[in-house]
Amino acid sequence: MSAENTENGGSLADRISKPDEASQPTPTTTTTETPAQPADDGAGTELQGSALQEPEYKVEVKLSDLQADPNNPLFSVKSFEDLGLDERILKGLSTMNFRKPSKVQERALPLLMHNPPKNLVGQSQSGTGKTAAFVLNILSRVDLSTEELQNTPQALILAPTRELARQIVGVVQLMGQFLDGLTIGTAVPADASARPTRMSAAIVVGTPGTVQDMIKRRILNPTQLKVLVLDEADNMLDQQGLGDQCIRVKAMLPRTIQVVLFSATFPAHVHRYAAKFAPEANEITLQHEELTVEGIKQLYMDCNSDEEKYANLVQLYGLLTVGSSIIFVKTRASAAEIEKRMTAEGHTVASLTGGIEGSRRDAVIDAFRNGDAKVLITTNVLARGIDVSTVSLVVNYDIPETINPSRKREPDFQTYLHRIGRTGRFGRIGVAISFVSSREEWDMLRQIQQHFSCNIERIDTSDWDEVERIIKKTIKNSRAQAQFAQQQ
Ligand SMILES: Nc1ncnc2c1ncn2[C@@H]1O[C@H](COP(=O)(O)OP(=O)(O)OP(=O)(O)O)[C@@H](O)[C@H]1O
Repeated sequence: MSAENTENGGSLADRISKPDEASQPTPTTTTTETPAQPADDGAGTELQGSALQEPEYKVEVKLSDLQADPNNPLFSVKSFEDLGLDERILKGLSTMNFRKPSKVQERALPLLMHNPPKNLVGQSQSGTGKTAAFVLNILSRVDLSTEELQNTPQALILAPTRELARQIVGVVQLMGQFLDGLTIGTAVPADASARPTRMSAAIVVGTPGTVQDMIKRRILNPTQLKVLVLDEADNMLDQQGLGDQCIRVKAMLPRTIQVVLFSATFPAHVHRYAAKFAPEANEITLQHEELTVEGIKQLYMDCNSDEEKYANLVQLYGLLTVGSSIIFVKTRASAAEIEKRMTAEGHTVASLTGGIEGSRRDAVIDAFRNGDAKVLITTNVLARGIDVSTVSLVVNYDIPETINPSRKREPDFQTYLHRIGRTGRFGRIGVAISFVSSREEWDMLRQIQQHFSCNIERIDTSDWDEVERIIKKTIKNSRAQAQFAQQQ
């Protein structure tokens, strides 16, 4: 397989998870003068919110800021009101059905909102509400008191893909929907025909290359920026292309900017680097054994060949459509091939990979969010951050792997965790099934299991009725769904 079409995560040299960059930036600016609809952007749908219960997990906080005194009542907040947030932001949260802060929000928000601002490196499991943490900090720091300020970039959020950047824009829109004059700009690669325009928004969310390009062309003024957030920070800093772009962007920003790094994973070597990128940061960290999400049932299936992988996927189709599901494959080519083959056999599936033009990608992810497409075949491009609450099943058609410095294949632990984290979001239950078709893949899965001290159970494919029973039971007996049902 050529490196040309792989989209694995991790260090750049051996893979091409193309950062989402093209030559022309597309800044789009939206205002939220009128309340936004809780739409298809992954945030604030009726089903979510505090109706769901968070799994139990510990959050360790390391403070470099002596002022952030653990005895201070704001060190950890039990309610959004305790933070002294603007009434209009509280109203936004309540419209989104966010009744109380999640564990990471409880810890991170006081540190983030503390004055004078301090940097933060924040880690917590996938689907535990990191986005709201950094968005709330930004909303409470932007000054929208004059028209000029409303049109001047004051906060910048960088994300590795256009899908994630657009999703974050949706969260900002919803959370800030009652803030008069709030303007939000999206800086992601444009389709070839689009003309670059000036970014005049208070909050800018974009991918690093496009933002870098816009600052260089002087169509994004960085001088008034107060907050810089890197979402999926380990991934952004660890990949040569993205990492370089992030560094170049940061070098063009005011020196006093508050730097906020968030991710579910921070492998040791990136953590060291992150500490340099966000000097003297407060830290919220987790051990890797603590990173798996309790609500995700992890299974694997033995497949004797690639053809059997495909046959198993087709067998699973009925289950894939119980909720929504994401099938992760290694290459763009295999995503396209599986889509073509399944479609020809009468199944409804969609695919989204880095090779597709931006507007088409937007249409596919939007269709997936609103349920028009229920089965999405993709590469690692969607492994991180994507928050679609209906995803009940994730399939690792190929085990995520990386090439180590001695050019050997090895499991990509971080990507495994991020991929399976597309389900089981915020206390929901989900199923992750990994297909194993070789001794090497089996060995990699075993290492993943050891690394996270988790249990990945074998599922016997000789009896499909039984397979169906087990998976349906897990999906349907979800604690979250049961709780939701109780509240109806
Ligand atoms: N305090 C809260 N109350 C209710 N729902 C919440 C709260 N915080 C976050 N959520 C919801 O939980 C879901 C997951 O949040 P989010 O996408 O921010 O997770 P994350 O930690 O960034 O995950 P990932 O590591 O996968 O990027 C979202 O649908 C969000 O709307």
